[in-house]
Formats: sequence, C-alpha cells, structure tokens
Amino acid sequence: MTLHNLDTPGDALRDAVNLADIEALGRAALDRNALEYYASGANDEHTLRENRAAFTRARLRPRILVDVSAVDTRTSALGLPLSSPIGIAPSAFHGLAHPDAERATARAAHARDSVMTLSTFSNTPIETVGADAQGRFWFQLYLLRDRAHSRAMLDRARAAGARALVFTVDAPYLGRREVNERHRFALPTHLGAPNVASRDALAQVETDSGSQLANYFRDLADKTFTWHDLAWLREQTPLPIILKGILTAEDAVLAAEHGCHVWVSNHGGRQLDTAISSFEALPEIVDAVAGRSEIYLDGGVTRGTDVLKAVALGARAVFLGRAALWGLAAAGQHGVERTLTLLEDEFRLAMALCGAAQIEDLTPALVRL
Ligand SMILES: Cc1cc2nc3c(=O)[nH]c(=O)nc-3n(C[C@H](O)[C@H](O)[C@H](O)COP(=O)(O)O)c2cc1C
Ligand SMILES: CC(C)CC(=O)C(=O)O
Repeated sequence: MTLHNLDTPGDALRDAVNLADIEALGRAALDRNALEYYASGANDEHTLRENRAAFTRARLRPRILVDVSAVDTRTSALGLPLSSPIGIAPSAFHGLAHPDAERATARAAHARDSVMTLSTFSNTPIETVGADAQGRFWFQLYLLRDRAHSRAMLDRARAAGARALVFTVDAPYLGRREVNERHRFALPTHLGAPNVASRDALAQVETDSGSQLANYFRDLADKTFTWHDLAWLREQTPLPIILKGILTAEDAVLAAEHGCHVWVSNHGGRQLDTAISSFEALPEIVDAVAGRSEIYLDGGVTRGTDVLKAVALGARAVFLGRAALWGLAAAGQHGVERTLTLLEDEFRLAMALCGAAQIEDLTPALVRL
C-alpha cells in the first residue's frame, strides 16, 4: 500500500500531518471578516459541534486477517469515477480565501480525481470554473425569485460541463450566524457574485446593520418552492438532480419518489441550530431510500475514519465544506490538493485496519452507533 507524497510548496503545508494542521494554517491566513464567515454556525452552534461529535461517538468494529496488501479507494458518483469517495461541497466566495478563488479549487478537484460542487455564489463565473474543472464539477443552485435568471444559470452550468445539479433545499432564509450579524459580514469591494448580480447591484442592497449577506439573500431567494415545483425544475435541465439538505427519512422518500438523489446535510450547522447531525440522520435515510437513489453526506468530515463510517452506513461519497476552504486559504490549489490527499490517505489506512480492501467491503457491521 503506497501513500501519496505530494510535492507541495511551503514547508508548513508539507509538514501538515492532518486536516487540523491545515485548518490552523488556513485560519492564520484569513482576516476577521472572512474567518468569521467561514467558521460560523447558526445561533449557539450546537449542530456545528454535533456534526463532529456524532462521528467521534460512533465506534468501529474492525475485522482481522484479511489480505490488505492492496487497498482500493476508488469509487464513482453518478457515473463519474473518483479516486476516493471524497468530494468538495459548495461554498460561497472562495475569493475570500485566496486570489485564485474557485479556479484553484476546481484545479485541485481535477488534479486529485475528485469532484467540486460550484456554488451559485462563486466569485468566479461558471464558465471559467468549468474550464478548470474539466468535467469534474457539479453546479449548486440557489433558486432565485427570478426564475428566468435561475434557468439561465442552469443552461450555463450545463454548457460549461457540469455533470449534476445540486439543488439546495435547506435555506429559504439564511440561518442566523450571530457573529456575522455582530461584525456586519460584507463582501469586500474587489469581489463580486458574477453568476447572480453585478457588483453595483450588490452594493445597492448594502445597509448599515447586520450581516450584509443575510440582508441580501432575504430578497433574492425563492421561498415558495415546494415538492410540486420539482416538475418545473426537472424541465429546466437534463442533469441529474441532487437535493442538498435532507435530514429525515420522510423527505428522503419524497426525493427518491421525485427521481432525485439525496445529499444529507444540515449546511454545516449554519441553518437550523439543534438540527440533528448529518451522520446521525444517515441510517434512517439509507433505509428509507432503499437503493433507489444515490446518497451523499456532508458535515464535520475531517478524518479518514469519518469517511469510512459514512460510506459503511450507505453514503456513496462525502463532501468537504470548511476543510476545503482551510486548504484553499492555506495555499490555494496546493492546499486543497493536500487536504484531499491527506484525507484519502487516512481513509485508505482506516480501510486497511478495518480489513476492507475495497469500497464494497465497507458494510454497516463495521460501525457501532
Ligand atoms: C463558508 C461557507 C459557505 C457555504 N456556502 C454554501 C453555498 O453557497 N451553497 C450551499 O448549498 N451550501 C453552502 N455551504 C454549506 C456547505 O455546502 C456544506 O453543507 C457544509 O459546509 C458542510 O459542513 P462542513 O463545513 O463541516 O464540512 C457553505 C458552507 C460554508 C462553511
Ligand atoms: C451566499 C450564501 C447563501 C452561502 C451559504 O449558503 C452560506 O453562507 O452558508
């Protein structure tokens, strides 16, 4: 079993032995506005902490005396081959982390045979990111009240090579991230949201109180969309649709019945505080979907054993939110690559120590909840 040895610039990044080391580097590179936006959760941040805690509480039941001389972490998501079941979740405004912004993240996803989910609120236009990702990207949609504009974004994403539509369903309103309210989070003037509006239009909605993002989002996002409207969305794009932000068996069944895939998520604890952790929500969702759709998960994934536990319980892949942002802030493309590589190496070792030589060997019997 060989572990990758990435030749990355910067002693500090090279010396990072885990994602916590990269997080420390990333945090140190950010100003207060960006750091608080990335790190914050809603209200008391119970769910933010619980996402990590739930992984830690689950214990492994490793099997022994299995030939693990070759461990294969490869899998696929919606037919896209992946070097491991680890992708990048959508997050807004990568330009707060690094001047190369989403281009760096896309290049890293491509270089590591992963997949990047591009946020509606990227600082870089869809087409530019699509060229860098070379087919290794999904597009995340926030449905705007302006449906024609939403539709145009879907067309652009498809033309740019997006392979799936990730439709975020847990944010009709933005959760209240109190730290961003206190310090009036705002997008610096050199950054825009080119898929959504011109910088001038963004500036016009800036006010003198609270999180500028929350103020802006309030008027922009469609809050009327229901299950009935999915038929409309289906007509707007031929791409497979993944509903991101599902936490219950009930909604997972509806998603499968509507022909959608399921992304288990509480938005990294940024929306409804005290919502269940993604990892704890996973088993009932896997049961309810019963193989009809692919199931993904995000929220608190920072260790190879987290990846292993989620996949063993039925997730097709897991996605990194903040962890990718810390890597981006630490060293741009190389930082994101190093993050993916370290986690994949941890996952491979965890598989070996659990007696699993390939993804199919990861079964629920390995996990005691
Ligand atoms: C700074 C930040 C921005 C985010 N922006 C988006 C977004 O634009 N669209 C979206 O669907 N989710 C967004 N999310 C949620 C992530 O996709 C993901 O659900 C969450 O970060 C996973 O938790 P983790 O950070 O613990 O990995 C964002 C999360 C963070 C931390
Ligand atoms: C632009 C925002 C709506 C992005 C987001 O989802 C978040 O900050 O959690």
